[in-house]
Amino acid sequence: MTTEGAVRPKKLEPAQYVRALSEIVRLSARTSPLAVTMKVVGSIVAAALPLVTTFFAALTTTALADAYAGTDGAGNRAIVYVIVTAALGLFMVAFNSVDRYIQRSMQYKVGAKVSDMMFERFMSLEFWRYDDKETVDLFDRAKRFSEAYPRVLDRLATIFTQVVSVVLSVVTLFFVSWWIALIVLVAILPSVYLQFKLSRAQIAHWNSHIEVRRRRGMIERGLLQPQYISELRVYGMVRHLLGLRRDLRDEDEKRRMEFEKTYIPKQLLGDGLQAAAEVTALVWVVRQIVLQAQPVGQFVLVQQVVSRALDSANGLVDSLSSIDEDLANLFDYEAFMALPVRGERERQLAAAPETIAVEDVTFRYTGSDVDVLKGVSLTIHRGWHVAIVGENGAGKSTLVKILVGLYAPTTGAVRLDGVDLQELDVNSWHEQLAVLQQDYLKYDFATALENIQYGDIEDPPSRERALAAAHDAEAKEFLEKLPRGIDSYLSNWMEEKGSRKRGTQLSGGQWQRLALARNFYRAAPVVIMDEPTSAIDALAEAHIFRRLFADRSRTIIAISHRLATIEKADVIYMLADGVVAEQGTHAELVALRGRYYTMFEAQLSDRDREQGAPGTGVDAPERPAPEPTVAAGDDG
Ligand SMILES: Nc1ncnc2c1ncn2[C@@H]1O[C@H](COP(=O)(O)OP(=O)(O)OP(=O)(O)O)[C@@H](O)[C@H]1O
Repeated sequence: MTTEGAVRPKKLEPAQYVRALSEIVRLSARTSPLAVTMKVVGSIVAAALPLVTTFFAALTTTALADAYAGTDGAGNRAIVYVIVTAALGLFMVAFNSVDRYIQRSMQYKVGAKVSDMMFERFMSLEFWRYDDKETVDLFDRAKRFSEAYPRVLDRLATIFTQVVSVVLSVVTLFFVSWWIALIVLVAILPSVYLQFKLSRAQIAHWNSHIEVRRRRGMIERGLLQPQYISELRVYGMVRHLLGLRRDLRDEDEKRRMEFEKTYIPKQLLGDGLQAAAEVTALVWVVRQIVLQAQPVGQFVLVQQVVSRALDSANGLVDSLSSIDEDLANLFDYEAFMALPVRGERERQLAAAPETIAVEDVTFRYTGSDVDVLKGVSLTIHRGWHVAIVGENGAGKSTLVKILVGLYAPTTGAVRLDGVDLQELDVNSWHEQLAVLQQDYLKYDFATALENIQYGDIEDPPSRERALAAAHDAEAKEFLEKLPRGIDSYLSNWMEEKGSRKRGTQLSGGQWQRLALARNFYRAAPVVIMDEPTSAIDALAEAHIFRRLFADRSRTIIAISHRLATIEKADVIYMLADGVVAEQGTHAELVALRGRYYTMFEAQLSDRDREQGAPGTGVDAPERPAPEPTVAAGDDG
C-alpha cells in the first residue's frame, strides 16, 4: 500500500507568519504587480464599502424618522439617501464582477509562473537528487504550495480585508463614541486571543494523532487500488480492512469530541464577551436616541458596525488558522527553490566514444555509510557487447547510473575517450545513448506508435522506423492485433479517436517490449539496458537477444539475470558486493568454476544438464575464445 502520509497542518511562529506573508506579497508583486495592486484596492473597497453603505442606511433611517415627525424636506433627503445606497450597492456588485474576472486571470498567471519556475528548477537539479527521498519530499510539499498559491493569495486578500474591516469599524465607532469603540475592542481582543489559542490547540491535537489518520488514509487508498483488489479479496482482507478503518475513524472522532469538550467553557467565555459588548453598545445607543442625544439612524449604524467588527475579527482568526499549512509549505517552496542546480559544462562529446572506461570507481549513496561500489574498473570498446551480471544488490544498476552520468562517482572516474564524464556536458553524452532502465516509462496517455516514437523526439517521427523497432523488440505481432493496430491507445482511460471504444490495457511483458522498441527506435550508437527482458517470455527474449547481439554497429551494455541470454556477450562482468569478482567470456567464466558458474549451473534445467548444455564446460563443444579474454578480477 502507499506510504504517502495524511496532510499535516504545521504550526508557525508569529515572526514566521509575518515573513511568509511579506514573502508571498513580494513573490506575487514580482510575478504580477497588477494582481497585487488590484488585490489591495479590492480588499480596501470590500472592507470600506459596506461601512459606507451602512452609513447611508443610517442617514436614511434618521431622515425617515424626521419625515415621520413632519420635518420639511426630510422625505426628499431619505429618497436621495436610498438612491445613493442603491448606487453604492450596484457599484459593489459591478466592482465584484470585474474584480473576480481580473483576479481569475491573474491567479492563473501567478500560479502558472510559480509552478513553471518550480518545474524548471526541478529539471535543473543534480541527477542524484531525483533519487533522494528528502528532495522528492521537499518537491512534493513545494508543489502543494505552488498549487495552493492562487488560493493563498485569495486568503491573504481576505485577511487584509478583515483587518481593514476591523480597523475601519472600530474607527467609525470611535466617531460615534470613544468608549463604545473601547468596549468593542476590549471584547474583541480576548475573544480573538481565546479563539486563536483554540485553533492552535486543535492543530496540536491534530498533529498528536496524525498516525491514526495516516493509517486510515493508507487503508482507504489501498482499498481503491485496482492492483491490490485480487489479493485483498482472495485473502479476505476487504472486510478486515473496512473494520479496521471504521475503528480508526471512530477512535479519532471520539478523541476529537473529548478534546472539543475541554474547550467549550473557554469558547463560551469568548462568545459571552462579544455578546456583552454588542448588547452594551446597543443599550447605550438606544438610551442616547431616547434622550435625543443621537439621531435615530445611529441605531442602525452602531448595530451594523459592531456586528461587522466582531464578524471580521472572528473571520480573521479562521483565516489565519487555515492558512497555516499553506504558509508552512511556502518555506518548503523557498527551500526547494534554493537547492543548487546542475552546473552547465561546456565541453561536448562530438561522437560516440571509442572507449568507455570505468576507472577505480567507488560509490556511496547520499545519506548512506556503505560503499555500494568498491573500486570497480572496466573498459568497453566501441562495438563491444558487454554483460553485467550478479546477485540482487550487487551494484549493477548503480554502475549503470554512473555510466549514464546520473550519479558522479564518489572516487574514481568514468572516462569517455579519456575525458572525465564529469567535465563533459552530460547532454552531449545522452545524445549518443539509448537507455532502458528497470523502471521504464509507460506513456499511457499516448498511442503505441507515439510510445515508440518518443525514443527520438529530435528527428521527425517515422512510422516505418517505429514498425521496424517494434519488430526487433518482438512487439509488432501483438500491436497489430490491437483494435487500431499501432495507433491504439494503451489505457482504458483513453478513448480511441473517432469512436467510443476505450484503449487497450497491455500486460507487463507487452509494456516492456514496447519500451524496448522505443530504445531500438532511438538508434543510438551506445545502448545500455538494465534487465530489458525481465518480464518477457523466454522465446521472445531469445529472439530479442539474438538480434541484439548480431548487430555489431552498436556498443551494448546489458544487465541480465538470465545468463543464457547473454552467453554471446564479448565480455561478462560478474559483480559481487560492489566489486568485479570475475570477468571474461561465458566459456572462460564457466571454465573458472567460480561464482558465475555456480549461478549459471543453478539456472540450467536438469534436462539441459543431462544433455550437456553448451557452455557448461563439461560436454560443450569448444568455442573459439572471443576477444577480449581477461583473467578474473583484472581490468579490461
Ligand atoms: N537510492 C539509493 N539510496 C541508497 N541505497 C541504494 C539506492 N539504490 C540502491 N541502493 C543500494 O545499493 C545497493 C546496490 O543496488 P543496485 O540497485 O545497484 O543493485 P543491483 O545489483 O542492480 O540489484 P538488482 O539485481 O536487485 O537490480 C543495494 O544494497 C541497495 O540497497
